[in-house]
Amino acid sequence: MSELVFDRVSVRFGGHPAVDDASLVVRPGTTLGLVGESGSGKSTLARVAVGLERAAGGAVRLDGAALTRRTRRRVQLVFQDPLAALDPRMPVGTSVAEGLLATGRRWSGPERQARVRQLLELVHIDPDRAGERPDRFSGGQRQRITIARALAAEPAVLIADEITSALDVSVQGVVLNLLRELRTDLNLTMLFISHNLAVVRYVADDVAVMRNGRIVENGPTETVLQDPGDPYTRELLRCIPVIGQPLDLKDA
Ligand SMILES: Nc1ncnc2c1ncn2[C@@H]1O[C@H](COP(=O)(O)OP(=O)(O)OP(=O)(O)O)[C@@H](O)[C@H]1O
Repeated sequence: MSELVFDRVSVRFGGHPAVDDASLVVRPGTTLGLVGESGSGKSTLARVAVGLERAAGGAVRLDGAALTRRTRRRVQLVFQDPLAALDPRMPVGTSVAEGLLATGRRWSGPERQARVRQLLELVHIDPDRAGERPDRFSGGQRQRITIARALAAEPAVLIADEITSALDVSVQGVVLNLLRELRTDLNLTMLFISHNLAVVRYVADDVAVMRNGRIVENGPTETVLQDPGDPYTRELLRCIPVIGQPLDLKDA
């Protein structure tokens, strides 16, 4: 199991600090929920980890070593919009197979096919449907297919950026349960980004709260949610149901 560390990361866009001296530890085999309002810098932090954005300062380390071009595939990012992430003309099995390239190994045709079937099964998609295109699947199924593609790269860390936000309430639970299952079965370390504390409470061991590019609160989920130190976290908490009552995921 791997540890992902953000060490005093800063990112600027045209002089404006989008991420400001942010430090976080995603402990091995656990899920860290990163919450905060729109524009607080959550996605930018995630993009730094996978090399889509450059940090002006600080570093991201996997198991103590700075990420390089070679080791970066061990951190995989899944986005909110699976329709944008999947090529509409490509059978979903081919999209998942693309993820295998990141392993750097040579896969024979039959090996590739068998692995794609295995990955689809892992996310509870019928592997006999590998030849179908994305528009034949529901939103939740498509999101699970993008997760399968990310898993094809054999990551140590999965970053999920608002992956349930565009889904119907009934489907959100299926995807969240899948993430919990994968964490246990594959020993994954996860960074789960959401603006919804109810969803984060359901999946995360630890929670960090971001505001204006800074981490303003950080700790075990129940500690942070039961006794938030930051006024902004208290404000966020007002938007989620009382402990002991059923989760209302409709704003997720
Ligand atoms: N490529 C970019 N160029 C300029 N500014 C950017 C760029 N990407 C993000 N920003 C700005 O950086 C800040 C942080 O954005 P970011 O998307 O990381 O926030 P977020 O917390 O993920 O928000 P959301 O929940 O809406 O995705 C915002 O002010 C945003 O407008």
